[in-house]
Amino acid sequence: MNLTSPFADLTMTQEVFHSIESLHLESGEVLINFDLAYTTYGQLNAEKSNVIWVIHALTGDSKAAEWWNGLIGEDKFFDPANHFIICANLLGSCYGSTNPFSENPETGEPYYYDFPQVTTRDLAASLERLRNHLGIEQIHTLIGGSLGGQVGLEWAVTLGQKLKNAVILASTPKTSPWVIGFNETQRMAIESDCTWGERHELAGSKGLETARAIAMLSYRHPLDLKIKQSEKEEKLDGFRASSYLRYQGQKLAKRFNALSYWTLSKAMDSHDLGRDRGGIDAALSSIEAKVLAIGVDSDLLFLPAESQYISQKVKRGTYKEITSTAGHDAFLIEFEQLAYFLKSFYLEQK
Ligand SMILES: CC(=O)SCCNC(=O)CCNC(=O)[C@H](O)C(C)(C)COP(=O)(O)OP(=O)(O)OC[C@H]1O[C@@H](n2cnc3c(N)ncnc32)[C@H](O)[C@@H]1OP(=O)(O)O
Ligand SMILES: N[C@@H](CCO)C(=O)O
Repeated sequence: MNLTSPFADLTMTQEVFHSIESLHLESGEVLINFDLAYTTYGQLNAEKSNVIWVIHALTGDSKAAEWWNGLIGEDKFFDPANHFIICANLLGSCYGSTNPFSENPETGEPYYYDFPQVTTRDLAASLERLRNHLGIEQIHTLIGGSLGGQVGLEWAVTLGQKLKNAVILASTPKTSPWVIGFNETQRMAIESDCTWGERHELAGSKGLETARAIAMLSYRHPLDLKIKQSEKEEKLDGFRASSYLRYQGQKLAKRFNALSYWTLSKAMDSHDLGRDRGGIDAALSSIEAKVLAIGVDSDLLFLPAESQYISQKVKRGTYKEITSTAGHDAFLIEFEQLAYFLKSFYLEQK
């Protein structure tokens, strides 16, 4: 199906890949079949050497030219005139791929709370199915931030020589107890919603609002809130920081659901590139691709040292750091710095 994105005025293709082969998950559970919704921009060139594969973060979708509009689009760093850009909605997410509200083929009912646990390795395995389906033999660049970077690292390990470059932003080879702790507080908020346990898409949505508000504090930096949410007058209540967090919670609850959030935050928690591979150093050093790891100086969630570590342990790694007051989410915001880092990374290879 060919569509024109109203946002970026780009021609894009949106498809759903239906895998009829079952996916054996790390948990031991099996997805008998699954769907992955994906979006492409641009055309594969004759040499099939221009594939840019984007992996979205926790609540993103496959329309990468919308949420990464400063990096992908006409005259942007990744221009569909030159690149074949693809992004698939991650398994478990609610933007077209198989998720807790999809039909469980064993029962004929939605999975709801029986949706299996998926890991970043499982998510990478599902993307590998899509790559095979599309006949893509070589990925020029795999790029993803946060959860997308975790899945990207997993996939980079198994892609071997089929991957030339991996760009991993604000991410980590193994989720820290700090991140797991943040995710747990968010799931506690969801659990405390009295509708959690009900079997409909709004179940846990008030809890999800609180979860997003908590998460926002981890995605921003105190200085960012100080700059943007300081009061202009003296007051006792009704603070801007409060309405900002409430607003952000409501904004997410309108476009996401608590079950997908639960599923993907659990995938983030269990991320360990070194599991069954002799540890993270061994796993990182097995990556054949050149790796550009990008940290954010103000990231309080995935610390810049974690990105730096990736660059030090892979065979061919480079580290760059975004300077920003935006915190973790800077990888979704600081386009000029990203484009500059990418340009120098590719130039170094010439
Ligand atoms: C279908 C889909 O949308 S899916 C894909 C889209 N999302 C993704 O891919 C996930 C990744 N993206 C993100 O996480 C975010 O969009 C980011 C990080 C890139 C940017 O976040 P934003 O929320 O736009 O930025 P920021 O933190 O500055 O908040 C601005 C919003 O808060 C509102 N706001 C700011 N201060 C206040 C306040 N004191 N009180 C209430 N609202 C406030 C602004 O009006 C603005 O609202 P808007 O989003 O309706 O325009
Ligand atoms: N802000 C990101 C999560 C942090 O990587 C998202 O909503 O996907």
